Amino acid sequence: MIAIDQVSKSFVSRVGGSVFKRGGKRIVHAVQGVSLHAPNGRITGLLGPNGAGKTTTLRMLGGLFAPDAGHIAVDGIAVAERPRAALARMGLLGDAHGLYPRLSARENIIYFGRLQGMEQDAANARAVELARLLDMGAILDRRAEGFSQGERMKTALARALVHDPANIVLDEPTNGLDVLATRALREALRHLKSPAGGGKCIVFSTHIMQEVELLCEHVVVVARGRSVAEGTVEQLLDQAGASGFEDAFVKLAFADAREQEEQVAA
Ligand SMILES: Nc1ncnc2c1ncn2[C@@H]1O[C@H](COP(=O)(O)OP(=O)(O)OP(=O)(O)O)[C@@H](O)[C@H]1O
Repeated sequence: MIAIDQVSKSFVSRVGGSVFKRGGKRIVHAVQGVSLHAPNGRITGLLGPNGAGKTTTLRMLGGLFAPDAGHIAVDGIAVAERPRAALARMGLLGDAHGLYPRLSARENIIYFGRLQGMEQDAANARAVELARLLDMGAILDRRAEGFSQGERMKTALARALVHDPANIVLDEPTNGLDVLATRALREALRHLKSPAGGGKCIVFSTHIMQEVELLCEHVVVVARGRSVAEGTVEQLLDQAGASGFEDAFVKLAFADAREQEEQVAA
């Protein structure tokens, strides 16, 4: 179970300047009040346009940096206070897959398992089990060097799942995947959240509405660093008064921007 409560994060970003002259500084409010509650046995979508703050939120969830405000807990463990314990309960698939190119897929998976404190045999058995689930038998003993995008994603996902975490967090996992690889990933995630797959808590971030419609039972819409709406796809359609999800998403995610434009025009 993952609980993100009213987190915010700003960055200091350099603007302007040149080789000879230092530029100024600007504060970027990347996240300014995102909340998300993801129970076990459910796929929860974090849906937002480019730059909405999804990756920043998930990086805080993964303990990469602390939020300026707000609170994040994984199975009741506060990430800020006990990051290692919280991380041990999570499998994170970030935007950079960072595999070791000289290691085979199996070795990449086992290495990660060892880092999580697993015995060699247990990690190997798990690598074999995950290779079956993710249909990666043909690449298990190939070096990661030269892997296609889909092969890299599968290996990185298997690596994230090696210690059988109760919580799975995926940041835009279908980026660069073809239709078959995307379908295979969807199937694997549906299995993992089912009782037979362990009833995992899955958080899935994307800017693609169709993915959310096909996969997520609950969706949190983020825009300009804030959670602006949440519910099932049907509830979001109702809330936006729209008949299609694309219209609903545009209405919900860009409502403030439209109001501001209307105020400026008036
Ligand atoms: N380290 C940083 N320094 C300065 N600004 C940052 C930093 N990280 C993120 N931002 C800014 O914060 C905002 C949110 O970025 P973030 O990557 O979280 O969005 P996102 O929803 O994941 O977008 P996308 O779908 O395009 O990946 C953006 O405006 C981004 O430029």
